[in-house]
Order: sequence, then structure tokens, then C-alpha cells
Amino acid sequence: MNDVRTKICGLTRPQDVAAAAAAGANYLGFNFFPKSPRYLDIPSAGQLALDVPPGIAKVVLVVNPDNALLDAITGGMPLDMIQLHGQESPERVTEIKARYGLPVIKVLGVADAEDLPPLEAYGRVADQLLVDAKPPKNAELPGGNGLTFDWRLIAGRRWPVPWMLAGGLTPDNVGDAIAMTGATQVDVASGVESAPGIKDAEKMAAFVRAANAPRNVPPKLR
Ligand SMILES: O=C(O)c1ccccc1N[C@@H]1O[C@H](COP(=O)(O)O)[C@@H](O)[C@H]1O
Repeated sequence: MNDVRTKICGLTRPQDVAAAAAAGANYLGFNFFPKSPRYLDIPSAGQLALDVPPGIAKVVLVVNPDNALLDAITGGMPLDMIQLHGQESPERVTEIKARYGLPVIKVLGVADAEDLPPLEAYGRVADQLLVDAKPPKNAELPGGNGLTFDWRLIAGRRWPVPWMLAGGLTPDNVGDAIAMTGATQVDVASGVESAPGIKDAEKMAAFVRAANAPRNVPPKLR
């Protein structure tokens, strides 16, 4: 249905899962970072995952996870993909893919041009890349801070695997972000909430609509 695929991350309530699915999201994210307002324990995430309709990918977001945590998550709930949102090395990405047999999305933070070369290296080992804003030095959270980065840095960039754009996206700016970068997948957490961890059904629907609204993308970005 959608040209631009959307991921809504950090769902914490059954009604939010239902609204995100109704909005047409392609991926739903469940957050296992304890300091996040979107954090879920495994039984709660497992319960929500059961409500996800077939055809929508269930993504678990983890930050520098050890095998014990990943064993517990993969053994405790249905899931389709693992999102690595920490400083996991390319070797660790490879290890996690092999151990769990699940596709891995590796997140890289971008603030300036120096942050771009690692995307090439991770693009050789991860199944997908997620290009997010680099968190500020003293940030509590490695993501979900509602911060954008200079999208011109990645305009027209391509990597060996599919990639998503994230970082401060909202229903109001996602169209510009797509037009500027040529992204065909976008991810949002805080930009579709009424309060931290509480998703807003209207904002989620508006986000998916805006991501798929007709727009002029310069030919070189298509
Ligand atoms: O959302 C969180 O709380 C979070 C915590 C720890 C790591 C990542 C987190 N969220 C991810 O961050 C990006 C961007 O979020 P936002 O749209 O800027 O709020 C997104 O990938 C979330 O998946």
C-alpha cells in the first residue's frame, strides 16, 4: 500500500499498537532500553506483540545487549527483527545475526560528515541501516530524543542494504526529510506522541499519510 515504509517505535499500550496498525505502519518497535519512557519488560512486550497483525514487522530495540538479554527476548516473545541502537561493533552484529537467525537493523548516529564512513562498514554486515541523529554527549537516551540532523549530509547517499531515516521526524517535517534525502523508509518515536511513551493515534495516522503524500523528489535521489 505504501511507497514509503514507516516504522513507529516505542509502543507501550494495546490501543497504540492497534492505532499504529490501522494507520498503515509497516514496522512496530518495542523498546528494551531501561531508561527510556518507552521501556517494556518482556512479558508486556510479548503481550503487545501478539496484537500485531500479520504483515507488520515486530522490531525489538536493544542497546548493547548481551546474549542473556537477547536469549530472554527471543525466547519470550514473537519478533521479526532486532534493532541495535548502541555501540555494537560490526563483529557483534554478525554474531547476533548468526546466533538468532533474525534480520538486524543497525543504527548509526549522524551529526557531521565524519559520521558517514561507518555506514559503509555496517552496510556490509547488517540487513538494514537506520540513520538517526547523533545524541548529545550527556543525553540520557541514545535515541528517541526528538532531534533532527542536517539531512543534506545524506542527500543522495546509498548503502548496500535498505536504510531508514530517523531523528526528530514528525508529521510536519517527514515530507521535507524524504524529499531532501530520498529516504524510502522512515522511523519515528517521540514525534507521534502526546506524552513520552504515549502514542497519539491522530499523529501516527498523519505521519504515515505525510510520508506517503505526493512530492517532488529530484531524479538523482529516486
Ligand atoms: O525512543 C527511545 O526512547 C529510544 C531509547 C533508546 C534508543 C533509541 C530510542 N528510540 C529510537 O530513536 C530514534 C529516533 O527517535 P525520535 O523519533 O527522534 O524520538 C528512533 O529510531 C527510535 O527507534
